[in-house]
Amino acid sequence: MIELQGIPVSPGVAIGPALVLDADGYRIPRCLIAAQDAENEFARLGVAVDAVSERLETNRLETSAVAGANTGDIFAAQLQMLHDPRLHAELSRRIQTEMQSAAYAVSRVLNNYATALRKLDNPLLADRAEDVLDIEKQLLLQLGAVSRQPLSDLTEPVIVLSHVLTPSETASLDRRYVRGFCTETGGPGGHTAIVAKGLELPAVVGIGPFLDSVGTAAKIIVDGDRGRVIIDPDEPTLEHYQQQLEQRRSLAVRLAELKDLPAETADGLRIQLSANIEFPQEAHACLERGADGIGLYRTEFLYLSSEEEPSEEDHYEAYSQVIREMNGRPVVIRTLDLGADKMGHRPLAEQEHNPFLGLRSIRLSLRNLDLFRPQLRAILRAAVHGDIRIMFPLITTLAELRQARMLLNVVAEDLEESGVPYRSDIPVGMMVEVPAAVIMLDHFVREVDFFSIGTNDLAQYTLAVDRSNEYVADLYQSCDPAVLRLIAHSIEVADANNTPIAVCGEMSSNPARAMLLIGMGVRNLSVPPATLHRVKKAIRSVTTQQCREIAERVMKLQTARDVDMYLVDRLGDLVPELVVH
Ligand SMILES: C=C(OP(=O)(O)O)C(=O)O
Repeated sequence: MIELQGIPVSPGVAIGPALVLDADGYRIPRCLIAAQDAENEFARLGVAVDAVSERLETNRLETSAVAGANTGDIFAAQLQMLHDPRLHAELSRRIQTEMQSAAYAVSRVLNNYATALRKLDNPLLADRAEDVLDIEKQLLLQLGAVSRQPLSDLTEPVIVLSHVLTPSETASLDRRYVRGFCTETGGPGGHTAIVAKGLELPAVVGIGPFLDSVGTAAKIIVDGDRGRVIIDPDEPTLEHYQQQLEQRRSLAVRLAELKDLPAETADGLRIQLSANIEFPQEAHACLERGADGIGLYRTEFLYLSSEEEPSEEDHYEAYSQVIREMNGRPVVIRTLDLGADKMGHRPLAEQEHNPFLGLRSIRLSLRNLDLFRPQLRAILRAAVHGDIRIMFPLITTLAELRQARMLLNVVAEDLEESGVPYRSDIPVGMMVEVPAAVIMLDHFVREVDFFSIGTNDLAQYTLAVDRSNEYVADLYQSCDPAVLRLIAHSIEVADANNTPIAVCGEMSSNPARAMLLIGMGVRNLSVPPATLHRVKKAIRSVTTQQCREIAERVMKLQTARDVDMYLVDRLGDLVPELVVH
């Protein structure tokens, strides 16, 4: 039995056989070879190395002739890596001693090299990591790894283990068979984590290199609450987790009984409890679980789930589906929040050194009107079917908000002129997720109809911590007092101006933090559908006064750790049923 610790990002427990993926999201045959085949296998690798070497040499010569020796040197460096004696020694050891197939050995060794280079905190060496992965791909191709099978042909339950999973790869996991996943990389606030929660897949990320310790046919336990991953558990551990699964099932059944009851505190304060969705198909589950509306529809996932750029009609169909499903309940559509973290290898994803500070979200939309305009048209058109509100993400300056609003007006005029049915009076709001916007909120408040606090990005930008980076995961805390002060200030400004303010970041999906937010004055929470019942249970178990006392106490604490410890204690006192043991 091997026990690993990572970052818990999506709650729940899953048990099943391992399925190890390579970097491309394909099934990598972790096949062990027979001892008598080891020599042949090693020889096969030699042939592959020669072929790749020849290709690199040709690239070097041709590129040097066209673009100069400096550019050609890129390939010279790759050649050097390919012929590195340490690389050969390691591959030989794996194939000839550990009896790994050449493809598997190549994939593991080169992925480990790339990870080590990325860790060195040196941009030049981090770029080298891409070269290493390039060599890996070329070798795998030569080794016939094209026969790797895509994930779509699963026929039995599995736990996916991978170096990395992008949000779109996560979204395409087959829910019928994938029970949970664990990755070597990834941080607590990444969008992969958000998609995992949306799909209700227990997940642990940022474990560090561990794929090598997974044997063929290993049994895996994923504990998405504690960030624990257990490889080949012993009997008592397996039994303990099987009991946990049972307890969770019965708690879920009990909580589901709250579905038709209002999200109301014990003293009768009604909280608007909505759901966050990424895909139109999720709307049905939100309704089934008694959501008061959709508080955040992350429309960028329309881009991530298809190879094609969505057309205006694609947008329109998706929004109309959600609106019809929600049957009169409010739906907040957030315009594209695309960024390098979400786009993966799509063409729009320019290489940026600091993607989280770069051309993303509303900035990207305002610079790509061919991308933005069809979305705005589709939202205005779909609005005739129900209660839609539009929300702009990552607003940092008033100029951006004004530009976005102006474009919305222009699009409305176009629709009017061409006689297309649309609604012009839809409320316009903005995400509050950049400290600059919080500081200027007294000005923003005059120009929007509502706010929604994105605690995920607000924590990232306040604390200068990349939310998807496992190396600084301990610093990424939405309950850091600095973040809490910004939230408190936002609520104060919104209340003083009678402007509705919601919280749609992950913070609100934690029952104890939801109690804190209510105590701070929030009356509108939006959470992943899977957490609706738990949050409603917390709301119905406490009084407004108890929430206020929690907030008063928390606002005096100095560290995120103190806040978390206090909140866990209070949850234990007030709603013990929700404490995970
Ligand atoms: C809800 C948020 O947006 P996202 O997680 O999609 O960036 C947030 O930042 O809190």
